[in-house]
Amino acid sequence: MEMPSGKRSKPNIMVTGTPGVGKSSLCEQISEITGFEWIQIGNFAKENDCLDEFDEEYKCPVLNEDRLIDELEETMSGGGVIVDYHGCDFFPERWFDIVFVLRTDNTQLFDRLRQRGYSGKKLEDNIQCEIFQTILEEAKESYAQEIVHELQSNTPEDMESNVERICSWVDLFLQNNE
Ligand SMILES: Nc1ncnc2c1ncn2[C@@H]1O[C@H](COP(=O)(O)OP(=O)(O)OP(=O)(O)O)[C@@H](O)[C@H]1O
Repeated sequence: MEMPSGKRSKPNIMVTGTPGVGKSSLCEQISEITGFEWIQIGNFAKENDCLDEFDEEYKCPVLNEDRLIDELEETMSGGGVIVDYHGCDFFPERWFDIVFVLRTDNTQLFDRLRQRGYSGKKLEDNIQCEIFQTILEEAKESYAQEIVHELQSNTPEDMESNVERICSWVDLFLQNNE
């Protein structure tokens, strides 16, 4: 049976968005402040043998989603987890109490990804993904509208206010579930 959200004493948080919008930078800070476990899905998949064949077009390995979900289930059921990934539609809906979608202006995202060494199709596809707000739509289709929040992530000030906002929400959740 599905566990209704809100039954966990500590919440699980999804932080998603196009590569380069600042998920990891944000999650690292939230994890430090809250003490919650931060799981970068890419790394977790590598460490827990949840990768399948290599995608030649995108030059990256493909996630074995079913295995990943099995591997994560126990951790997620304990609550207090921050999941960081550039996609969100294949996770069980019941895992998350709140979903944050980070957004960055195209020109800024372009510069960040270029700095990271992205070029050609990989760079273009990621910029398009942000222009078409693909991940935001994915989040809205996969989770209840009221738990999906779009956050701007253009400047260090945005980052600071996002950290504050998420940590305040966590405090409130913890108070309400004592
Ligand atoms: N709000 C922000 N203002 C200014 N710079 C930012 C902001 N957020 C992130 N950055 C910078 O953008 C770059 C990408 O950030 P980060 O690695 O956190 O993105 P990401 O979304 O986790 O990417 P990926 O999905 O590929 O892991 C870093 O150099 C980071 O310092």
